Amino acid sequence: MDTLPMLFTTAVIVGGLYWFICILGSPERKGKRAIDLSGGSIDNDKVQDNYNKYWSFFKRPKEIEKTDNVPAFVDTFYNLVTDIYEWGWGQSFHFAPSLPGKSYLEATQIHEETAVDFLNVKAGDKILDVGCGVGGPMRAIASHSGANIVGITINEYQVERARMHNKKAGLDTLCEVVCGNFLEMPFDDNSFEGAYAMEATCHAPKLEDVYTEIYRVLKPGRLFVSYEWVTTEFYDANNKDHVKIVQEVERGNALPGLRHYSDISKIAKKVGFQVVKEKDFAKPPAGPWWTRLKMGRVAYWRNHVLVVILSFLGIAPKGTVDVHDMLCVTADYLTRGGEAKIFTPMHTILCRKPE
Ligand SMILES: C=C(CC[C@@H](C)[C@H]1CC[C@H]2C3=CC[C@H]4[C@H](C)[C@@H](O)CC[C@]4(C)[C@H]3CC[C@]12C)C(C)C
Ligand SMILES: C[S@@+](CC[C@H](N)C(=O)[O-])C[C@H]1O[C@@H](n2cnc3c(N)ncnc32)[C@H](O)[C@@H]1O
Repeated sequence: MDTLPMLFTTAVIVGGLYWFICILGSPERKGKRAIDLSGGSIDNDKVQDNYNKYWSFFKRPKEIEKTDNVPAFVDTFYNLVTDIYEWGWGQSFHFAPSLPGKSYLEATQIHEETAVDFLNVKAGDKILDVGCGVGGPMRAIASHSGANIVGITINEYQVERARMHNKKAGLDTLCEVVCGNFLEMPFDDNSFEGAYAMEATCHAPKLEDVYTEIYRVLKPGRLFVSYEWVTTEFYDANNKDHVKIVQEVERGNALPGLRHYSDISKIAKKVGFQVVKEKDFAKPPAGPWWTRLKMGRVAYWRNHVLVVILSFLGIAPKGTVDVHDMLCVTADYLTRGGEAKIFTPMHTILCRKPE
């Protein structure tokens, strides 16, 4: 081949690859690019083993039920998925009701601000973020309220990411992140003016254990709000399709077992909280939360191709394709759960610790 056509062909291929990887595969919000996908705190050569280990938990359900094993299993899960979440979803690892005329990112921010508005927070108050991820909600809430937010997550890699984002956003004076287990929090009794948990306490093997801890660290008279993942009144434990959907939602999201919506307030009361309000934000007039997952189908295919190429080239760790495939399946079952109305990720409970 002549030099000129060869140079032209090479330029087209390189340009095409650059466009496919860096432009088409760009993150929802600044943060992660496809070429930076990693296994969190896990060494690249151990990602595949850890994925197999994660999956094997579900072959031994008795092991998941052992409370002591759950935080480590959840930690492994977040090492595997955190970069893919940030790349394909953004810095807030939760759902939001879709709102007419608002983008998904705007709706997400509104859902976050709604939570803190429930808490009657004022600037300077110290607020706890239970299971803070990489801190998307914490930053939105700190900017919205002027409160000081302390987030806790079990995953060291998320702590690193959250601190980096806080600094970059100029919010590191208001937002602090601690690595720890929300079942045994390293905080003093009666030390927070408010607390919120966004789609995080669903990872607790026993909800009462995490609610007891939140109750302990909250000041008397103060409020706690949580967005809970639960099955709804339409879930039928004798319906095979329902059971399958719930099982797949649990497997793809590191859940030790979904709870029924009616258990939440009973548990809150049992640990001493007064229940101020309970509401499922997925119910009308709210638009369906799962449309964002459905809209992503073409993007999933593109992401799949991208992940296969990056793994093949040794840029993404071996095992990334399996993790990504697991998430594609999860997205499908979450959508089915939403459409069948048997599952909601936004059953909201607002509680007060009595004076
Ligand atoms: C609260 C939890 C997480 C909720 C959501 C943030 C995530 C649940 C399923 C995830 C995703 C599914 C499909 C992925 C897609 C295949 C990939 O290409 C890009 C990322 C996804 C869209 C990913 C993003 C995050 C979720 C929507 C649980 C864990 C309690
Ligand atoms: C789905 S993410 C939600 C993150 C964040 N609330 C958001 O909306 O972006 C769940 C979070 O709970 C944290 N988590 C789960 N189990 C935990 C535990 N036992 N202790 C501390 N954090 C935990 C995870 O590490 C993760 O950060």
